Amino acid sequence: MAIFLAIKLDGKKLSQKIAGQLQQRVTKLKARGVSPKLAVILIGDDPASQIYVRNKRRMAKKIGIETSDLRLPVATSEEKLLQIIAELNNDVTVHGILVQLPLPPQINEETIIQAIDPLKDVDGFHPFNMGKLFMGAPYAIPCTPNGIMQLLAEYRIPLAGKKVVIVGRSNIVGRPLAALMINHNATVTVAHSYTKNLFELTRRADILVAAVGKAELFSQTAIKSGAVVIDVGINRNAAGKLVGDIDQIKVADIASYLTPVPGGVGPMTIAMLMKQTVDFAERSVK
Ligand SMILES: NC(=O)C1=CN([C@@H]2O[C@H](COP(=O)(O)OP(=O)(O)OC[C@H]3O[C@@H](n4cnc5c(N)ncnc54)[C@H](OP(=O)(O)O)[C@@H]3O)[C@@H](O)[C@H]2O)C=CC1
Ligand SMILES: Nc1nc(=O)c2c([nH]1)NC[C@@H]1CN(c3ccc(C(=O)N[C@@H](CCC(=O)O)C(=O)O)cc3)C=[N+]21
Ligand SMILES: [Mg+2]
Repeated sequence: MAIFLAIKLDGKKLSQKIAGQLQQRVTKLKARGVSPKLAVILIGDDPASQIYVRNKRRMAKKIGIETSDLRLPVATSEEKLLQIIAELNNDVTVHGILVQLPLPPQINEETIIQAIDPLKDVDGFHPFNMGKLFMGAPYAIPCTPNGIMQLLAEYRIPLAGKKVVIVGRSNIVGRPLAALMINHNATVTVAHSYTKNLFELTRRADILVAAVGKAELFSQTAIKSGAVVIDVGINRNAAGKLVGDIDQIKVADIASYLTPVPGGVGPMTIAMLMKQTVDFAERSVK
Protein backbone atom coordinates (compact mmCIF):
# COMPACT_ATOMS: atom_id res chain seq x y z
CA MET A 1 0.00 0.00 0.00
CA ALA A 2 1.33 3.38 -1.00
CA ILE A 3 2.20 5.81 1.77
CA PHE A 4 1.05 9.37 1.13
CA LEU A 5 1.87 12.57 2.86
CA ALA A 6 -1.26 14.46 2.01
CA ILE A 7 -0.95 17.78 0.21
CA LYS A 8 -2.72 20.47 2.22
CA LEU A 9 -5.73 22.02 0.48
CA ASP A 10 -4.99 25.49 1.76
CA GLY A 11 -8.35 27.25 2.13
CA LYS A 12 -6.85 30.10 4.07
CA LYS A 13 -4.43 30.93 1.27
CA LEU A 14 -7.05 30.65 -1.49
CA SER A 15 -9.53 32.73 0.52
CA GLN A 16 -6.95 35.52 0.74
CA LYS A 17 -6.37 35.39 -3.00
CA ILE A 18 -10.13 35.63 -3.59
CA ALA A 19 -10.37 38.49 -1.09
CA GLY A 20 -7.80 40.41 -3.14
CA GLN A 21 -9.85 39.97 -6.31
CA LEU A 22 -13.04 41.01 -4.52
CA GLN A 23 -11.36 44.10 -3.14
CA GLN A 24 -10.79 45.35 -6.71
CA ARG A 25 -14.40 44.68 -7.70
CA VAL A 26 -15.60 46.54 -4.60
CA THR A 27 -13.42 49.54 -5.45
CA LYS A 28 -15.02 49.71 -8.90
CA LEU A 29 -18.51 49.42 -7.43
CA LYS A 30 -17.84 52.21 -4.96
CA ALA A 31 -16.62 54.44 -7.80
CA ARG A 32 -20.08 53.94 -9.30
CA GLY A 33 -21.74 54.89 -6.02
CA VAL A 34 -22.61 51.36 -4.86
CA SER A 35 -21.33 50.13 -1.51
CA PRO A 36 -21.85 46.34 -1.16
CA LYS A 37 -23.63 45.56 2.09
CA LEU A 38 -24.33 42.30 3.91
CA ALA A 39 -26.84 42.03 6.76
CA VAL A 40 -26.33 39.18 9.25
CA ILE A 41 -28.83 38.09 11.88
CA LEU A 42 -27.61 35.98 14.79
CA ILE A 43 -29.97 34.55 17.38
CA GLY A 44 -28.59 32.57 20.32
CA ASP A 45 -25.07 31.33 20.95
CA ASP A 46 -24.30 28.40 18.60
CA PRO A 47 -20.48 28.13 18.88
CA ALA A 48 -19.85 27.48 15.15
CA SER A 49 -22.06 30.48 14.31
CA GLN A 50 -20.08 32.71 16.70
CA ILE A 51 -16.84 31.75 14.92
CA TYR A 52 -18.48 32.38 11.54
CA VAL A 53 -19.79 35.83 12.50
CA ARG A 54 -16.43 36.93 13.93
CA ASN A 55 -14.39 35.75 10.93
CA LYS A 56 -16.74 37.11 8.30
CA ARG A 57 -16.78 40.54 9.90
CA ARG A 58 -12.98 40.52 9.65
CA MET A 59 -12.86 39.53 5.97
CA ALA A 60 -15.65 41.94 5.01
CA LYS A 61 -13.70 44.80 6.55
CA LYS A 62 -10.58 43.82 4.64
CA ILE A 63 -12.48 43.71 1.31
CA GLY A 64 -14.49 46.88 1.95
CA ILE A 65 -17.89 45.23 2.25
CA GLU A 66 -20.22 46.90 4.74
CA THR A 67 -21.75 44.56 7.31
CA SER A 68 -24.56 45.08 9.75
CA ASP A 69 -24.63 42.40 12.44
CA LEU A 70 -27.90 42.09 14.30
CA ARG A 71 -27.73 40.04 17.51
CA LEU A 72 -31.17 39.16 18.80
CA PRO A 73 -32.15 37.53 22.13
CA VAL A 74 -32.81 33.74 22.13
CA ALA A 75 -36.45 34.44 22.98
CA THR A 76 -37.07 36.48 19.79
CA SER A 77 -40.42 35.58 18.20
CA GLU A 78 -40.85 34.33 14.65
CA GLU A 79 -43.09 37.33 13.94
CA LYS A 80 -40.37 39.77 15.04
CA LEU A 81 -37.77 38.04 12.88
CA LEU A 82 -40.12 38.06 9.86
CA GLN A 83 -40.63 41.79 10.37
CA ILE A 84 -36.86 42.42 10.38
CA ILE A 85 -36.40 40.33 7.23
CA ALA A 86 -39.16 42.26 5.47
CA GLU A 87 -37.38 45.53 6.28
CA LEU A 88 -34.06 44.19 4.96
CA ASN A 89 -35.77 42.88 1.79
CA ASN A 90 -37.09 46.40 1.15
CA ASP A 91 -33.83 48.18 1.98
CA VAL A 92 -32.13 48.99 -1.36
CA THR A 93 -28.78 49.57 0.38
CA VAL A 94 -28.70 45.91 1.52
CA HIS A 95 -27.48 43.41 -1.13
CA GLY A 96 -27.22 40.25 0.95
CA ILE A 97 -29.15 38.83 3.91
CA LEU A 98 -27.93 35.93 6.05
CA VAL A 99 -29.79 34.41 9.00
CA GLN A 100 -27.48 32.25 11.10
CA LEU A 101 -28.67 28.67 11.60
CA PRO A 102 -29.65 26.86 13.76
CA LEU A 103 -32.56 28.96 15.01
CA PRO A 104 -34.18 28.56 18.46
CA PRO A 105 -37.11 26.09 18.62
CA GLN A 106 -39.93 28.71 18.60
CA ILE A 107 -38.81 29.83 15.12
CA ASN A 108 -39.51 27.70 12.05
CA GLU A 109 -36.40 27.54 9.88
CA GLU A 110 -38.30 26.90 6.66
CA THR A 111 -40.63 29.85 7.21
CA ILE A 112 -37.67 32.18 7.76
CA ILE A 113 -35.66 30.96 4.77
CA GLN A 114 -38.68 31.37 2.49
CA ALA A 115 -39.19 34.93 3.72
CA ILE A 116 -35.78 36.09 2.46
CA ASP A 117 -35.81 37.68 -1.01
CA PRO A 118 -34.21 34.95 -3.20
CA LEU A 119 -32.21 37.68 -4.98
CA LYS A 120 -30.65 38.72 -1.62
CA ASP A 121 -30.29 35.14 -0.34
CA VAL A 122 -26.47 34.99 0.02
CA ASP A 123 -26.67 31.51 1.63
CA GLY A 124 -28.56 30.12 -1.37
CA PHE A 125 -30.96 28.26 0.96
CA HIS A 126 -34.25 29.63 -0.42
CA PRO A 127 -36.28 26.99 -2.32
CA PHE A 128 -35.87 29.09 -5.50
CA ASN A 129 -32.09 28.87 -5.23
CA MET A 130 -32.03 25.25 -4.02
CA GLY A 131 -34.38 24.32 -6.87
CA LYS A 132 -32.22 26.07 -9.46
CA LEU A 133 -29.14 24.33 -8.06
CA PHE A 134 -30.74 20.89 -8.20
CA MET A 135 -31.88 21.55 -11.77
CA GLY A 136 -28.27 22.27 -12.76
CA ALA A 137 -28.72 26.02 -13.36
CA PRO A 138 -27.79 27.71 -10.06
CA TYR A 139 -28.38 31.37 -9.20
CA ALA A 140 -27.02 31.68 -5.62
CA ILE A 141 -24.89 28.73 -4.45
CA PRO A 142 -24.61 27.75 -0.75
CA CYS A 143 -21.26 29.05 0.53
CA THR A 144 -19.70 25.97 2.13
CA PRO A 145 -20.35 23.66 -0.86
CA ASN A 146 -19.25 26.40 -3.25
CA GLY A 147 -16.05 26.91 -1.24
CA ILE A 148 -15.28 23.18 -1.41
CA MET A 149 -15.76 23.18 -5.21
CA GLN A 150 -13.48 26.23 -5.63
CA LEU A 151 -10.79 24.60 -3.50
CA LEU A 152 -10.90 21.37 -5.55
CA ALA A 153 -10.72 23.41 -8.77
CA GLU A 154 -7.74 25.45 -7.52
CA TYR A 155 -5.76 22.23 -6.98
CA ARG A 156 -6.91 20.79 -10.34
CA ILE A 157 -8.59 17.79 -8.70
CA PRO A 158 -10.78 16.12 -11.32
CA LEU A 159 -14.39 15.26 -10.43
CA ALA A 160 -15.83 13.67 -13.58
CA GLY A 161 -16.45 9.98 -13.02
CA LYS A 162 -15.05 10.04 -9.47
CA LYS A 163 -16.76 8.25 -6.59
CA VAL A 164 -17.69 10.98 -4.12
CA VAL A 165 -19.03 10.05 -0.69
CA ILE A 166 -20.56 12.88 1.34
CA VAL A 167 -21.32 12.12 4.99
CA GLY A 168 -24.07 14.46 6.20
CA ARG A 169 -27.29 15.55 4.45
CA SER A 170 -27.97 18.98 5.96
CA ASN A 171 -29.39 21.80 3.84
CA ILE A 172 -26.25 23.83 4.63
CA VAL A 173 -23.64 21.34 3.43
CA GLY A 174 -24.48 17.78 2.34
CA ARG A 175 -27.52 18.22 0.11
CA PRO A 176 -26.36 21.23 -1.93
CA LEU A 177 -22.85 19.76 -2.24
CA ALA A 178 -24.37 16.56 -3.66
CA ALA A 179 -26.16 18.66 -6.29
CA LEU A 180 -22.97 20.53 -7.23
CA MET A 181 -20.99 17.29 -7.46
CA ILE A 182 -23.65 15.76 -9.72
CA ASN A 183 -23.52 18.90 -11.87
CA HIS A 184 -19.75 18.28 -12.18
CA ASN A 185 -20.26 14.68 -13.32
CA ALA A 186 -19.16 12.93 -10.12
CA THR A 187 -20.90 9.74 -8.97
CA VAL A 188 -22.33 10.75 -5.61
CA THR A 189 -23.37 8.82 -2.51
CA VAL A 190 -24.78 10.68 0.50
CA ALA A 191 -24.49 9.00 3.93
CA HIS A 192 -26.21 9.99 7.20
CA SER A 193 -27.08 8.63 10.63
CA TYR A 194 -29.11 5.73 9.17
CA THR A 195 -26.28 4.56 6.92
CA LYS A 196 -25.12 1.01 7.66
CA ASN A 197 -21.45 0.03 7.59
CA LEU A 198 -20.39 3.65 7.19
CA PHE A 199 -16.65 3.06 7.04
CA GLU A 200 -17.01 0.32 4.40
CA LEU A 201 -18.74 2.93 2.27
CA THR A 202 -16.29 5.78 2.94
CA ARG A 203 -13.35 3.43 2.22
CA ARG A 204 -14.55 3.19 -1.38
CA ALA A 205 -14.55 6.96 -1.93
CA ASP A 206 -12.12 8.67 -4.29
CA ILE A 207 -13.24 11.90 -2.64
CA LEU A 208 -14.62 11.86 0.91
CA VAL A 209 -16.45 14.82 2.42
CA ALA A 210 -17.08 14.65 6.17
CA ALA A 211 -19.84 17.03 7.33
CA VAL A 212 -21.16 15.34 10.46
CA GLY A 213 -20.09 17.40 13.48
CA LYS A 214 -18.41 14.59 15.44
CA ALA A 215 -14.82 15.21 16.53
CA GLU A 216 -12.32 13.06 14.62
CA LEU A 217 -14.93 10.43 13.66
CA PHE A 218 -12.98 9.30 10.61
CA SER A 219 -9.52 7.78 10.97
CA GLN A 220 -7.25 5.66 8.76
CA THR A 221 -9.58 2.65 8.52
CA ALA A 222 -12.32 4.86 7.01
CA ILE A 223 -10.18 6.15 4.13
CA LYS A 224 -8.94 4.66 0.87
CA SER A 225 -5.24 5.05 0.21
CA GLY A 226 -4.75 8.11 -1.99
CA ALA A 227 -8.22 9.55 -1.44
CA VAL A 228 -8.99 13.27 -1.42
CA VAL A 229 -10.41 14.15 2.01
CA ILE A 230 -12.48 17.24 2.80
CA ASP A 231 -13.06 17.97 6.48
CA VAL A 232 -16.03 20.27 7.04
CA GLY A 233 -16.58 19.62 10.76
CA ILE A 234 -16.04 22.32 13.37
CA ASN A 235 -15.89 20.67 16.79
CA ARG A 236 -14.16 21.00 20.13
CA ASN A 237 -12.31 17.90 21.33
CA ALA A 238 -12.05 16.81 24.99
CA ALA A 239 -9.16 19.24 25.48
CA GLY A 240 -11.23 22.15 24.10
CA LYS A 241 -9.20 22.36 20.89
CA LEU A 242 -10.91 23.14 17.54
CA VAL A 243 -10.93 19.91 15.49
CA GLY A 244 -12.74 18.60 12.43
CA ASP A 245 -14.51 15.30 11.71
CA ILE A 246 -11.24 13.79 10.45
CA ASP A 247 -8.36 12.49 12.55
CA GLN A 248 -5.98 14.80 10.73
CA ILE A 249 -2.66 13.34 11.87
CA LYS A 250 -3.54 9.74 11.00
CA VAL A 251 -5.35 10.52 7.76
CA ALA A 252 -2.50 12.71 6.47
CA ASP A 253 -0.46 9.50 6.06
CA ILE A 254 -2.97 7.92 3.72
CA ALA A 255 -4.84 10.69 1.86
CA SER A 256 -3.45 12.38 -1.27
CA TYR A 257 -5.04 15.74 -0.43
CA LEU A 258 -6.55 16.93 2.85
CA THR A 259 -8.20 20.14 4.09
CA PRO A 260 -6.91 21.24 7.51
CA VAL A 261 -9.12 22.42 10.38
CA PRO A 262 -8.79 25.32 10.90
CA GLY A 263 -7.65 26.85 7.60
CA GLY A 264 -9.50 24.63 5.11
CA VAL A 265 -13.22 24.78 4.36
CA GLY A 266 -14.04 27.49 6.95
CA PRO A 267 -12.18 30.38 5.29
CA MET A 268 -13.51 29.27 1.88
CA THR A 269 -17.08 29.48 3.21
CA ILE A 270 -16.44 33.07 4.20
CA ALA A 271 -14.75 33.93 0.88
CA MET A 272 -17.80 32.56 -1.02
CA LEU A 273 -20.14 34.57 1.18
CA MET A 274 -18.19 37.71 0.30
CA LYS A 275 -18.20 36.78 -3.40
CA GLN A 276 -21.95 36.22 -3.39
CA THR A 277 -22.49 39.63 -1.77
CA VAL A 278 -20.33 41.35 -4.41
CA ASP A 279 -22.06 39.40 -7.21
CA PHE A 280 -25.45 40.61 -5.93
CA ALA A 281 -24.22 44.21 -5.60
CA GLU A 282 -22.92 44.13 -9.20
CA ARG A 283 -26.22 42.75 -10.46
CA SER A 284 -28.00 45.66 -8.75
CA VAL A 285 -26.27 48.14 -11.11
CA LYS A 286 -26.40 46.08 -14.29
N1 LIG B 1 -16.39 24.79 7.87
C1 LIG B 1 -17.55 25.33 7.54
O1 LIG B 1 -17.57 26.28 6.76
C2 LIG B 1 -18.79 24.79 8.08
C3 LIG B 1 -18.74 23.86 9.07
N2 LIG B 1 -19.87 23.28 9.55
C4 LIG B 1 -19.69 22.21 10.53
O2 LIG B 1 -19.91 20.97 9.83
C5 LIG B 1 -20.55 20.04 10.69
C6 LIG B 1 -21.87 19.63 10.07
O3 LIG B 1 -22.70 20.76 10.01
P1 LIG B 1 -24.25 20.66 9.55
O4 LIG B 1 -24.32 20.04 8.22
O5 LIG B 1 -24.87 21.97 9.79
O6 LIG B 1 -24.77 19.62 10.69
P2 LIG B 1 -26.16 18.94 10.97
O7 LIG B 1 -26.13 18.59 12.40
O8 LIG B 1 -27.26 19.75 10.42
O9 LIG B 1 -26.06 17.60 10.10
C7 LIG B 1 -25.23 16.53 10.46
C8 LIG B 1 -25.41 15.38 9.50
O10 LIG B 1 -24.57 14.31 9.93
C9 LIG B 1 -25.33 13.11 10.01
N3 LIG B 1 -24.80 12.27 11.09
C10 LIG B 1 -24.82 12.49 12.42
N4 LIG B 1 -24.20 11.51 13.09
C11 LIG B 1 -23.77 10.63 12.15
C12 LIG B 1 -23.08 9.40 12.20
N5 LIG B 1 -22.67 8.88 13.37
N6 LIG B 1 -22.82 8.75 11.05
C13 LIG B 1 -23.21 9.28 9.86
N7 LIG B 1 -23.88 10.44 9.74
C14 LIG B 1 -24.15 11.10 10.88
C15 LIG B 1 -26.75 13.54 10.29
O11 LIG B 1 -27.63 12.52 9.87
P3 LIG B 1 -29.27 12.66 9.96
O12 LIG B 1 -29.63 13.57 8.81
O13 LIG B 1 -29.74 11.30 9.78
O14 LIG B 1 -29.54 13.28 11.29
C16 LIG B 1 -26.84 14.83 9.46
O15 LIG B 1 -27.19 14.52 8.13
C17 LIG B 1 -20.65 20.74 12.04
O16 LIG B 1 -19.48 20.43 12.79
C18 LIG B 1 -20.65 22.21 11.67
O17 LIG B 1 -20.21 23.03 12.72
C19 LIG B 1 -21.10 23.61 9.05
C20 LIG B 1 -21.23 24.55 8.07
C21 LIG B 1 -20.08 25.26 7.54
N1 LIG C 1 -27.11 30.49 7.64
C1 LIG C 1 -25.95 29.89 7.92
N2 LIG C 1 -25.02 29.73 6.97
C2 LIG C 1 -23.82 29.12 7.25
O1 LIG C 1 -22.98 28.95 6.35
C3 LIG C 1 -23.56 28.69 8.59
C4 LIG C 1 -24.58 28.88 9.55
N3 LIG C 1 -25.77 29.47 9.19
N4 LIG C 1 -24.42 28.47 10.82
C5 LIG C 1 -23.15 27.96 11.30
C6 LIG C 1 -22.38 27.25 10.21
C7 LIG C 1 -20.93 27.13 10.53
N5 LIG C 1 -20.23 27.93 9.57
C8 LIG C 1 -18.86 28.23 9.64
C9 LIG C 1 -18.24 29.06 8.71
C10 LIG C 1 -16.92 29.41 8.83
C11 LIG C 1 -16.16 28.94 9.88
C12 LIG C 1 -14.75 29.37 10.02
O2 LIG C 1 -14.40 30.53 9.86
N6 LIG C 1 -13.84 28.46 10.34
C13 LIG C 1 -12.46 28.79 10.58
C14 LIG C 1 -12.21 28.89 12.08
C15 LIG C 1 -10.91 29.52 12.43
C16 LIG C 1 -10.91 30.06 13.85
O3 LIG C 1 -11.40 31.17 14.02
O4 LIG C 1 -10.47 29.33 14.75
C17 LIG C 1 -11.59 27.70 9.97
O5 LIG C 1 -12.10 26.57 9.83
O6 LIG C 1 -10.44 27.97 9.66
C18 LIG C 1 -16.74 28.10 10.81
C19 LIG C 1 -18.07 27.74 10.68
C20 LIG C 1 -21.14 28.46 8.70
N7 LIG C 1 -22.38 28.10 8.99
MG1 LIG D 1 -28.41 21.95 11.42
